[in-house]
Amino acid sequence: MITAEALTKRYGTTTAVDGLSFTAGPGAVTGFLGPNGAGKSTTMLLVLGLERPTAGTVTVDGRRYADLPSPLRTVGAMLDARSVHPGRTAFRHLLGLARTHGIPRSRVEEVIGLTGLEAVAGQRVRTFSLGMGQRLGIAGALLGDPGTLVLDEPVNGLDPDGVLWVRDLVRGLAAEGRTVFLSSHLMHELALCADRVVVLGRGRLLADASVRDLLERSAGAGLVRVRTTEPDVLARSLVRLGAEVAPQPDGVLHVRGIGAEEVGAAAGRDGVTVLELAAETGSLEAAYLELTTGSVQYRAGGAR
Ligand SMILES: Nc1ncnc2c1ncn2[C@@H]1O[C@H](COP(=O)(O)OP(=O)(O)OP(=O)(O)O)[C@@H](O)[C@H]1O
Repeated sequence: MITAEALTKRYGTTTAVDGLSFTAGPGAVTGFLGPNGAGKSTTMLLVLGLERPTAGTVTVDGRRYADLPSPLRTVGAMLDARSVHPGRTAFRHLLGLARTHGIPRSRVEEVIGLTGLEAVAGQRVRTFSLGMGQRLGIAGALLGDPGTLVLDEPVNGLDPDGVLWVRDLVRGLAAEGRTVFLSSHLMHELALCADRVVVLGRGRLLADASVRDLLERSAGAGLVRVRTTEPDVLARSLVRLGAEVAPQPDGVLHVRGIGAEEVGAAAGRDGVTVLELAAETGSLEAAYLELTTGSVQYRAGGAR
């Protein structure tokens, strides 16, 4: 479990992380989301004791990283998959890590199996594709069989198979009761594997919510679209029922304030033929964009 309290990190005049408080709990995948430069990587470095907070605290299972008796067995991390020595084989790399942490060789073989690297374990890392490098990074994170995993952009640059693999893996790790804390700058990536999302913008917490709550909050949520033979008749009935109705140029009515079933029932009472009826669920992408508008540091067209 990761707990950040009023966590702050400044680099000169840049505040990379600004009074951030959140919890990533066991048995769940917590997505850590934010535009480029939002402070995600810095937060992860702080969790892992690789940077010191300017103010506030962050702990794993209640202890600061520096105070963990056996860090690799408590929290495994993949920050930069390319940080492995290119001249080493995958097996040697993992074995070296294991030896310095008192982890047996049998566990190295186990994580190689878990990450599907058997066929390439004897190859030098410089020959690895991006996807194989990511698998190796995750193998390193799993080495100490830790209760908490911190993965920085683990699906970045992966092909669809690789993305699916990471998704299944993190869901499986959470199902085993582990805390999985995983960053991304793409909402749709997280939508499929995260239970909760912590959204960051310019170092500050923008949202800490379940994926479902975010969906309900999004712009499209609660909108019912209906197309009928007689939009004017139905619109009048719906307004009488307390709905907000916005006729569209193509004859479709956008209805808010009542559900699709009530809209259908009203059309039935009016004897109006329904040609199309759909309740929009909203999209995470829309919710995310709403949250991060104003906190995007860089956009196409230059820095803001
Ligand atoms: N060592 C450093 N020295 C100075 N500024 C830094 C340093 N590390 C990060 N920053 C700045 O802190 C801010 C947050 O950066 P960070 O890398 O944590 O963001 P991020 O959300 O991980 O972004 P990305 O998705 O691009 O990796 C940025 O403005 C960045 O330029």
